[in-house]
Amino acid sequence: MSELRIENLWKEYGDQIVLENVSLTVPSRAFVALVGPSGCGKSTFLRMLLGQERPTRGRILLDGELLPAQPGADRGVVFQRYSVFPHLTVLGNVLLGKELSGARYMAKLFGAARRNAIAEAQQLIGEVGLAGAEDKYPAQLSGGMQQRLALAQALIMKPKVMLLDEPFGALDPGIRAEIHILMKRLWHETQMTVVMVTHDMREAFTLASRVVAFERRRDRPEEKLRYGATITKDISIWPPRQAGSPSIFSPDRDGLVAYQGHCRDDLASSGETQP
Ligand SMILES: Nc1ncnc2c1ncn2[C@@H]1O[C@H](COP(=O)(O)OP(=O)(O)OP(=O)(O)O)[C@@H](O)[C@H]1O
Repeated sequence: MSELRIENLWKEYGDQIVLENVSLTVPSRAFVALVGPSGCGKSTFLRMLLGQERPTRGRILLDGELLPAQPGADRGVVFQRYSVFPHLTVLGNVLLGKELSGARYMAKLFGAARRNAIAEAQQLIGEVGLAGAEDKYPAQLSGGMQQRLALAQALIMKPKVMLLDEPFGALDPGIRAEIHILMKRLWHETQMTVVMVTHDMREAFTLASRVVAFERRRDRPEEKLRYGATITKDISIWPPRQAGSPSIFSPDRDGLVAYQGHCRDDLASSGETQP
């Protein structure tokens, strides 16, 4: 289970009210896309879910418990850029979370623990399509490969909730479509709850089970700082999508991934047809 409950959340920076009375329940295995005009507070909201920022008022519960004040392994995050460490290899980046959590003081695992962590990291690297690139550094990878690496880096900690801040925004359309297929497959396989900020409506409706729009209800320039954004639209995609559940959409509408609740692009690449 990994339900997020946001209750009457406010965020102010000095005199500026950024978010105003936001309430939202994100059920387990949902994929929520947050959309809205630039500067309305989407990233601020995501940073509060991560634990990087504290709400001015209101509270956030994860599975009924108040969210810890610090980011933790239960919440993974991928940003548009700079999610991975440039001085670590692909393998080093994916191993890092395990090393930090398994050997808190030296940040290095030894013996069987290290071998197991490496095997797990290598499997994940394969799953995101980076097999063979284990020893490369991020600067030697394309933008799409770096974002695949960032996903693997976050996933190794098996987060309950994955937070994505425009993770694919800097990618070319072709690469973006490929990584959408990967993202959908990972969502179905891991069955995590996802909250993603995006500017791309098409991306929101392709990936999400629900699209939530933030906006200021009153937007007179002279009052801009006095009113925060809140949820103005909340659209559930129909037929409902849920991680791990097959979609009744035809594969060409909802992507091959959702066909049986897991990846079918192996069929696509082999030239076979769907049964
Ligand atoms: N640490 C901070 N201190 C002061 N103001 C901040 C801080 N972080 C964000 N803000 C302000 O909060 C508002 C919302 O910013 P935020 O980045 O959350 O918006 P956004 O909707 O994600 O924008 P975009 O879509 O352009 O990324 C902005 O006016 C910004 O200047």
